[in-house]
This record gives sequence, structure tokens and C-alpha cells, in this order.
Amino acid sequence: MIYSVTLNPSIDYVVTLEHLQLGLVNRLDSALTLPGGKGINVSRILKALGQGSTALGFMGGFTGRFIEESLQQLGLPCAFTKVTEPTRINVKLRAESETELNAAGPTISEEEIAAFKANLQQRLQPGDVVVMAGSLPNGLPESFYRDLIPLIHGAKAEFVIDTTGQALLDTLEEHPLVVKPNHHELAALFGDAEYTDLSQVVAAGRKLLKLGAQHVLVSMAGKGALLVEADKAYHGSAAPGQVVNSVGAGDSMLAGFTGTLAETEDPLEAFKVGIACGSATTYSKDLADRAKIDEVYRTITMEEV
Ligand SMILES: Nc1ncnc2c1ncn2[C@@H]1O[C@H](COP(=O)(O)OP(=O)(O)O)[C@@H](O)[C@H]1O
Ligand SMILES: O=P(O)(O)OC[C@H]1O[C@](O)(COP(=O)(O)O)[C@@H](O)[C@@H]1O
Repeated sequence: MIYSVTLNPSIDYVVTLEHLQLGLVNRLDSALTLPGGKGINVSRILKALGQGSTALGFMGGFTGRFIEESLQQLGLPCAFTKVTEPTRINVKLRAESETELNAAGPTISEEEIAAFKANLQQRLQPGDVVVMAGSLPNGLPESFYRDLIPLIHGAKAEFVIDTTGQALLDTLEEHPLVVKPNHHELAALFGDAEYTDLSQVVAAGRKLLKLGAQHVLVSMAGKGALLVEADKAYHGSAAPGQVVNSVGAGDSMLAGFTGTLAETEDPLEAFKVGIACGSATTYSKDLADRAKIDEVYRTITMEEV
């Protein structure tokens, strides 16, 4: 079983307008209200791929109820830990450029943290994969993901992590199955300026392998993605399409890669499906559906770099 962990889920309020004028009243062309948060997005894409998963994390208030109802309608199993404060709303502005306003989220109490850990512990079985993704809400220490690893390994399960900075570095010696920074996050991780060349991205990706990651994917938005292995590296991308909404593209890629790797143990095939999911979401209003993923999959090109 794959478990997605979204400690700080969100309603994603995706609004579209032609020109954003700061300091004035703006009228929207369209508005979409979606269940969001990185782990939840991973579970939704796994579902589209026909793979089961259960979504875990913290959920509270009217916003949390909306997310849970939406996931129920999608037939997505979830077992969230209830919290007193409401789950956040993140605003995704699509105008001349994409702007994201991500809220800090609720404050989680000690009791709620204990309830979450107990829930995870009693579910995990050997061979399970726990995908931990996204920011931490208030009340959780920076080390929270790192602190969950003994619990996961104690159950003979593995973990995948999508977070940034020191919180990511701190987990590497515990051998995450997959890490997927984007190229900006990767450069920041090592205190480097933006990478201008693929060889720099590959070199930084190899550092993550050396530090302990089992599989390293680096996403580069419209420039595709890299799969970095100890002695080889591959660049892959989908045929260009109309970019509709790139929110969740990274989560989609992580879901496609992790789900396919768990099923086939073939990193190259997993990479191809990951790219298909990422780009298919970018070419869709909401996260991609199976038809779009299959269509984009057929356009993928990969080369060794
Ligand atoms: N504009 C785009 N056109 C085509 N594919 C895209 C585009 N943006 C993202 N993707 C695909 O989705 C993947 C993840 O997107 P990216 O924006 O890099 O992740 P993140 O959201 O984590 O920053 C990319 O590696 C790429 O394969
Ligand atoms: O937990 P964070 O880092 O604030 O991110 C949460 C946001 O990221 C998303 O999961 C989208 O992530 P990606 O675009 O990186 O795939 C949104 O659904 C959500 O609003």
C-alpha cells in the first residue's frame, strides 16, 4: 500500500484573469475550488493511474470537510487526523504569470500530533511506501519528517520525500526511495546560484545519491526532467502543449514515478510515466486524468546526457 502524508493540506482556489492590477478591484474570468496539498495530489494521480493509496494527514474545519467530501466523491480512501483549527486555503493566480499565495495553515496540538503518529503506526505493513510531501503547519517541529522515519522503518516500510532545504537534507542518510527537488530547490539546497547547464544539475543530483537517496528525479518545469543515477543520467520531456495550470505538476510527476517504480521496479519506465503525469497536469485545468496522461506518454522523448 502507498500512503500519502499531507501534513498541511489546502483548498486550492485557482483563479484566472487576463491582467492582474494590484491595488484595484479585479474581476475573475474563472474560479476553480480544488482539494489540494502535495500528498493529496499524489494520491489523486495514483488513482488516475489505477493504483490504490490512502491519504493521511491533518484536516480541520469547513475547509477540511470540503476536501474530505471531494476526495470521497473521487473514490479516494483517506484517514485524516482531525484537528481543531481549519485547514488552509491557497490562492493560485493565473494572470500574465502564475502567482501562488500559500497560507501557513492551522496550528497542530501535541494531542493531534500523537493521534496522527498512532494512526500511521497502526496502519503500516512491511513493503508499504509512505510519500511525505509539502510544508509543515504551525506546531510541528522542522524535524517532523525526519522524526517519522524510525516509525516507518520500524514497520519495514519505505519513504519518499518531497520537501526542501535542511528538512530534506536531514532525511537523506535514511535512504529515501525517491527525492524530487525542482532545479531551483536543488541549487538552493547546496547554496549554489541557478544552474545554467544540465551537467551542473546532474552533478548536484549525484550529491543527493551520495548522501543516501535511492532515486533522484529533478524536475525543470517546461524544460522537462532529469533522472540521475550513479553512472548515468537521462533527460526526458513531453511534446509541448498548451500550458493551462501547472499547480500540482511536481506532485503528479512524483506520483507517476513512485507508483510505477513500486509496481515495476523499472526506474526508466517510472521516469517516463512521471514526466507524462507532470506534463499532462500542466496541460489540464485540474490534475490530469488517465486519458490525458496516456496521450502525453506517447509523446515523451528521453536521451542519456
Ligand atoms: N510548462 C510545462 N510544459 C510541459 N511540461 C511541464 C511544464 N511544467 C511542468 N511540466 C512537467 O511537470 C514536471 C514537474 O513540474 P515542475 O514545475 O518542475 O515541478 P514543481 O511543481 O515541483 O516545481 C516537469 O519536470 C515537467 O515534466
Ligand atoms: O505545502 P506547500 O509547500 O505549501 O504546497 C502546497 C501547494 O502545493 C500543491 O500541492 C501543488 O504543488 P506542486 O505544484 O509543487 O506540485 C498545491 O496543491 C498546494 O496548494
